[in-house]
Amino acid sequence: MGFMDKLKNKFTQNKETEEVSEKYKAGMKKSRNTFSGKINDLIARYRKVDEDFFEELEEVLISADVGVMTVMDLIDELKMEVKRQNIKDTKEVKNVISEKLVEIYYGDDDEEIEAINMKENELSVILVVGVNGVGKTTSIGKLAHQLKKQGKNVVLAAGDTFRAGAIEQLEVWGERAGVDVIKHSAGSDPAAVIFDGIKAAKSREADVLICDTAGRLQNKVNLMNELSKVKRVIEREIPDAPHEVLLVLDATTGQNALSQAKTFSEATDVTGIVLTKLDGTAKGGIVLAIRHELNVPVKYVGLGEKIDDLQQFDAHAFVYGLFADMLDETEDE
Ligand SMILES: Nc1nc2c(ncn2[C@@H]2O[C@H](COP(=O)(O)OP(=O)(O)OP(=O)(O)O)[C@@H](O)[C@H]2O)c(=O)[nH]1
Repeated sequence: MGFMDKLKNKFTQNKETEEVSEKYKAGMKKSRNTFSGKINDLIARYRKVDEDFFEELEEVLISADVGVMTVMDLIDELKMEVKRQNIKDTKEVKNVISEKLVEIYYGDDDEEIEAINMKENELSVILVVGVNGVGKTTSIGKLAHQLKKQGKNVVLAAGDTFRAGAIEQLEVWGERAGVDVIKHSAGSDPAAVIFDGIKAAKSREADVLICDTAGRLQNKVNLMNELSKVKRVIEREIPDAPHEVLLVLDATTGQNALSQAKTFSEATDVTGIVLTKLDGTAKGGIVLAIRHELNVPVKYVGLGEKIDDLQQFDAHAFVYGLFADMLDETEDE
């Protein structure tokens, strides 16, 4: 059985996996249309797998924002695999491409890297960082909703005291998700808000505290100072916290997201990425570039604006979302 059939089996196994794959399929429609279209076109024009075919494939991948370094590695892997399997016909190459996309995502790591780090029966603290407008507040709301649905008691801390309206916006999401929001007035010290958040979460015996922060990227020194102060406060209260530092990036900003990730990684230890607005771009390959070039796993992806449009990232579901049309060409989309 080819890799694409295996993927299809995996995501049509039961209601739960089907629901996941439907979310990915819907959210990645733009990427899929562009990507599948280009790959199919390539396969129609080149019947034989040769150097020219690989060169054009390279361009298709780069235009999907996969990232130059990642594409180079991917093409090398593909060439080796094609040789090993003695593949001559370009039609057979689809399977190899989809398989290698998953493999290049995981690298040497096991396939559990997307799981969020959570304490059992103890308070877990998640620090959320990222520049303004990337979908930080929205993602915190979605995440709170998701964790609450899993039966967790969630508290939010409105640590973005800098941007006008940020506190109120978080409160709106807190209400939607049905979780409490700890806040101070605008302009106050974010570290003090987070401190109160921890106190409140502890006294309410909460399972998770999600902390919003201000995303001032204009001045890296300020950003570093603020984030390290917030982290110090958290560590003082709970020695092994924060358990996750999630950086929110906007997929529609393409390679700019990569440079933001580099800056934040220098300012703090980012443990995972929340990649928003994947539904709004045709260049979903940015997921692979982030993972491969920064060596930080993508833990969640935003696939729409609604409260349940945040999905735990799953590289198999992602590749399935990219290739779904090619798996079943007769399927009515
Ligand atoms: N289509 C789509 N839109 C999203 C997604 N995530 C967030 N958005 C939208 O992006 C816009 C910005 O989101 P916010 O949450 O306000 O951005 P923010 O990062 O919190 O902004 P700051 O509070 O300034 O940091 C909103 O209109 C959201 O609805 C997503 O996954 N898909």
